[in-house]
Amino acid sequence: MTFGRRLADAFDTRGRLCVGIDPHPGLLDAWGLTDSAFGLEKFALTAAEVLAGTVPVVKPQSAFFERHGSAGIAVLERTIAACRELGALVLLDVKRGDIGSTAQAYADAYLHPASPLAVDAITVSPYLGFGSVQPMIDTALAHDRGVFVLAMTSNPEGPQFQQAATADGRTVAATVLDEVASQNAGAEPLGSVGVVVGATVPREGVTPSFDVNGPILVPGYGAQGGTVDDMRALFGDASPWLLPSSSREILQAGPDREALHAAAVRAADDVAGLDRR
Ligand SMILES: O=C(O)c1cc(=O)[nH]c(=O)n1[C@@H]1O[C@H](COP(=O)(O)O)[C@@H](O)[C@H]1O
Repeated sequence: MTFGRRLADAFDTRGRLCVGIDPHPGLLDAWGLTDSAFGLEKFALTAAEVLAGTVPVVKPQSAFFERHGSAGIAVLERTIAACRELGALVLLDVKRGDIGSTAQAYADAYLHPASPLAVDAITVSPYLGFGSVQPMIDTALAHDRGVFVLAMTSNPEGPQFQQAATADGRTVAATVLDEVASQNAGAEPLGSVGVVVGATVPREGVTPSFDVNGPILVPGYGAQGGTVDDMRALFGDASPWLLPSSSREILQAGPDREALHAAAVRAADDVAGLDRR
């Protein structure tokens, strides 16, 4: 079954919230844990156990595992397994992008079923040119997995390049959105190639078409200040498949399991009000 269809099913049964597992050193400390592979494991597996049975998508942030070296990657493997065991789709946030031949190696690492780090989907960066991410898209589709392509990121520096005009007059971000729409053309109920558009992106200027027939991951919701009203204003009715994502805002409710669960339920209820179709 395609990633797009699996995601649509997950929306039906679990709603539309993505929770990020971002084990920041400050959060480890707030949870009474050491900034070590041991603390990381306790944090990530607790978050997985509490959240992955409830939300449709869990998004571990690879960087916070990588900073603990090979022991951290081992924890990432166990976290991915735990989330999948509990029925969540795993979107690994690695933002990969490189020349095509190297992009294929990243695809093998994260999107080939034989890899120990295989996940349901990854984030990819098209800023070496959209064609450079094609090996990751092709590998994902060949194995019923997905990719989320960065289009308009939530950080304040994003517009400098992403909103710049290209030779044909479209912005760089609009070009990315159009390319993704072509990849998803004709797919039902939606394509397996998503985009990333931050809840915090400025709305002034020309708003591109978000009609990509694929999921739109919306980080920046929660700790970075983005709200459901911001999403309504940005996307209107154009996009049915919004997947708002929140990490710190929810994780800071731990380590108490009930409080952590309650924080996720609050956020899920908040985003449930967004129009579906
Ligand atoms: O791809 C992402 O998820 C992402 C894209 C983006 O534009 N902005 C953004 O914040 N993210 C990631 O989403 C997470 C946001 O975390 P919080 O701000 O704690 O909710 C981090 O892991 C970021 O790396």
